[in-house]
Amino acid sequence: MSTRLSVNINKVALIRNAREGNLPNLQEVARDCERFGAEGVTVHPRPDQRHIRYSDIPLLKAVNTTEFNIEGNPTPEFMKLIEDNRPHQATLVPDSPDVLTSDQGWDTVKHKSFLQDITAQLNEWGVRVSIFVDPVPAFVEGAKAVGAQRVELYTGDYAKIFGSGQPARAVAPHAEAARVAAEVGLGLNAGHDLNLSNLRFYAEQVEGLLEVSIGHALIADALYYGLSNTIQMYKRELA
Ligand SMILES: CC(=O)[C@@H](O)[C@H](O)COP(=O)(O)O
Ligand SMILES: NCC(=O)COP(=O)(O)O
Repeated sequence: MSTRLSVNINKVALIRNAREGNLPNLQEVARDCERFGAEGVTVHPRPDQRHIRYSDIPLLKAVNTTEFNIEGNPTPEFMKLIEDNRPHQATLVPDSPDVLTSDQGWDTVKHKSFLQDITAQLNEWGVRVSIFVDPVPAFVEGAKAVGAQRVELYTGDYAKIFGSGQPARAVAPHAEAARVAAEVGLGLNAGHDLNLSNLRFYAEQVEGLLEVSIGHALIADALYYGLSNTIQMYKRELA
């Protein structure tokens, strides 16, 4: 089973927002990411709409031919966005509005009742639910308990520890969390700060990885290698 690459286009939207107008055209970039081999498009509309705007979502949905994954904290505004646009997957992330970037996953034990209600509503709308968690077995089990179909393991700490030259220590908790996910029957996604240096090792060591969503490093790499070439480079790391 190969791991799907979902390209997160937040940073393309950040460049677009730096000026009036529509350059780069987000719809075109999303369509081209798929044409270049992406097996999904991911966006994370934040409340301040610093990059992805709520108005982008229906336009991106209209051109999506692979999988559309919308990430975010399940606020009423987020839930309305999901109800109106019905992406394939909603990834629930516990970010506060002012956070620079996502930096932790859910405590699915402490927030069981809330996540249970949100998950049930999303499933009722036909949307697969993935819950963003740190690689902690209890939080993986908690995601199953709230009725989610998948977990997305937060790989920020993995990237930091890998980058400090300790790959085995970096990946160990993720390999264990993946085993727990398989045991309880949860699908497994992963993301945050994955890049061309740390991706292959992660995918080789973490069993049953269905999807990685990658944005920041991939878009930065595309400045040097071009978007088409870069997407192919990332897919080769997953082959
Ligand atoms: C949830 C996660 O780790 C990322 O998907 C997040 O979308 C990154 O958000 P920024 O692009 O705003 O840093
Ligand atoms: N869920 C992770 C994601 O979509 C992209 O994270 P990053 O590669 O921008 O750090």
